[in-house]
Amino acid sequence: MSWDETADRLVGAGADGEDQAVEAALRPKDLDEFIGQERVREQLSLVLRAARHRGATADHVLLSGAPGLGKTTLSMIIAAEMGAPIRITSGPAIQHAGDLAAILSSLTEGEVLFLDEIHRMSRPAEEMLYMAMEDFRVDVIVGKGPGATAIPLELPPFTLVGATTRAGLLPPPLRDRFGFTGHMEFYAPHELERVVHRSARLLDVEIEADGAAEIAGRSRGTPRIANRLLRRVRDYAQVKADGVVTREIARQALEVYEVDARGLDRLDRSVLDALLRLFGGGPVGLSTLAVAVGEERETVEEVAEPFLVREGLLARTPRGRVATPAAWEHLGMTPPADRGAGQGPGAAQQGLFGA
Ligand SMILES: Nc1ncnc2c1ncn2[C@@H]1O[C@H](COP(=O)(O)OP(=O)(O)OP(=O)(O)O)[C@@H](O)[C@H]1O
Repeated sequence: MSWDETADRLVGAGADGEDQAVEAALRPKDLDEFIGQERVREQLSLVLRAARHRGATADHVLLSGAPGLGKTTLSMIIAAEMGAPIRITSGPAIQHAGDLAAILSSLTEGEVLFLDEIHRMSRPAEEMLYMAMEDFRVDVIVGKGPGATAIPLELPPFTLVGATTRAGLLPPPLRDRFGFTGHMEFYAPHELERVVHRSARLLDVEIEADGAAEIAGRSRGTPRIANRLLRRVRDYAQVKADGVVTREIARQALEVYEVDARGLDRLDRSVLDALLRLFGGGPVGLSTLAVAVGEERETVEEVAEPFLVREGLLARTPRGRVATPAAWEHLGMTPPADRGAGQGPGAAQQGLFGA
């Protein structure tokens, strides 16, 4: 599977072209509409209310969490709650300090600057951001070599909202300059059911409670995936039935799209299948496993494994990848006898199987 195809996965948490258009329509517009993430929502609400009360610009906010959990949505809500405009950019788009200086110097007072994937900004830009965040000032370097001079430029107070999937990758001096850090968790099934119901209402799709539960259960804790599955199930319901999303229709549709009851897709299952059938449950090296499923090493490691690990279906151990008892059960297979007895290689020795 190429990276382009990877991005097309129905259960991938990245946004594709169609997603972006529909996502804009489905985004909650204020904190009350934003489902789940109670702690982040409550803390953020306090931060914003206090700033409004003081008539000040809100503190800089860092949002961390997996793709598709609502970081962009929250940044837009922050701007809306502060009655401020928002500018959206991303770390990879800012390769030179000059790129950042151009953006910062054009901000208006109180504006929210949303910097997605902030951990992927270049080092010189990052250093410029330190001063901008703390002192609302940047030094613009004019000229080159010994003749170069730094011209200080005052900035209007603004709120930086940084988003990252990997808070641990941020250098401490950058992390420390955020007045508030919110960690976004994966959503519980009942929260995703609410997301599905809300989106169905906005998309004018008739859905039964069981249908929403079925979609929520297969959405990997991620609203973006829930919304995408809902749209595919809606297509199926319209073409194959009377347009109403029932549990049965959701099941049939997601079977067509190869998303199983736990939210695993074809790639996830082929990784598990190879691990169990060809390697007796492991341990097996990542490269060998990737060759066995005909995928790039990175695809297996970065696309399939995080969810399999999170679901407790696969363990990454120093000796290689190992299937857990839940993996055998999920694929309806019985582990070899030595697994259960705790004498064989691999998982038994890793303590993954009970005696
Ligand atoms: N709490 C929520 N309630 C309702 N819908 C949500 C919620 N969080 C996210 N969504 C929906 O999920 C979609 C993806 O959200 P968003 O783009 O904000 O995620 P993200 O974390 O910024 O992802 P990425 O890091 O990939 O950019 C949006 O369409 C939004 O409507």
